[in-house]
Amino acid sequence: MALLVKICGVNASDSADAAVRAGADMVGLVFHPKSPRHLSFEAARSLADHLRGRVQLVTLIADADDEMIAGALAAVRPDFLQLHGRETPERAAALKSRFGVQLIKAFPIASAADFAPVAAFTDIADLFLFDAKAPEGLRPGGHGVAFDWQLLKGRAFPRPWLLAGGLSPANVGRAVILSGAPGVDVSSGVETAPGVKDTHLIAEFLSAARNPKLDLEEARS
Ligand SMILES: O=C(O)c1ccccc1NCC(=O)[C@H](O)[C@H](O)COP(=O)(O)O
Repeated sequence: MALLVKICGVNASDSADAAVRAGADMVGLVFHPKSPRHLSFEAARSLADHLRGRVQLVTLIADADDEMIAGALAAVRPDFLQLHGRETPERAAALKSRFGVQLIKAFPIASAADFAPVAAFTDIADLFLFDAKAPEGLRPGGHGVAFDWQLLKGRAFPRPWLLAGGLSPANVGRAVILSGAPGVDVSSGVETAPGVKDTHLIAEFLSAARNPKLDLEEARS
């Protein structure tokens, strides 16, 4: 099966079009006031209408209240709601039941122990996303920080999953091979400045992700 690719934090129609042209499966729209990728409901509605039917849409929130979530869902009418904060299984289940939307649950990973909470989301989340832990005190994602991909090697999960955190056109091929990921997610690795996506980097990322290579020395070891 082709590698799933999600381009996250899209906030302009040129990068949205570049993601579709390059063959991305999903585009994420971020609702987090502290993020350089945060969208107003109005801007999100217009971007989502521009993209609808061309790619799967993801509304991303982190520990948001119901009012914010309802507004973000009404604006985007997404295929998935991504929970990128400290949402418990109970909170996730309540959101799924109230809003009737498929869920992506993000898990911050720094060591093998960080996979422990995943099992409790088996019947609630439709997709898992494994991201690096954010630097202390900062928003929970989009920092360009990677974790040790080898932590994923050989693990089986009851849901499809995406690898995230510090991916870029330069390292995504290696990350896919070392982690065995069925899908990848990127934000700052296809930007020239925080919140500024680059259409060429998006195309390069898709190409590198779908044609993964190791360098010669690594392939021999
Ligand atoms: O992107 C943000 O600004 C953001 C803000 C608040 C919560 C989550 C956020 N991003 C989550 C993502 O899905 C990113 O794509 C993921 O963390 C990877 O980011 P990066 O390392 O920059 O590729």
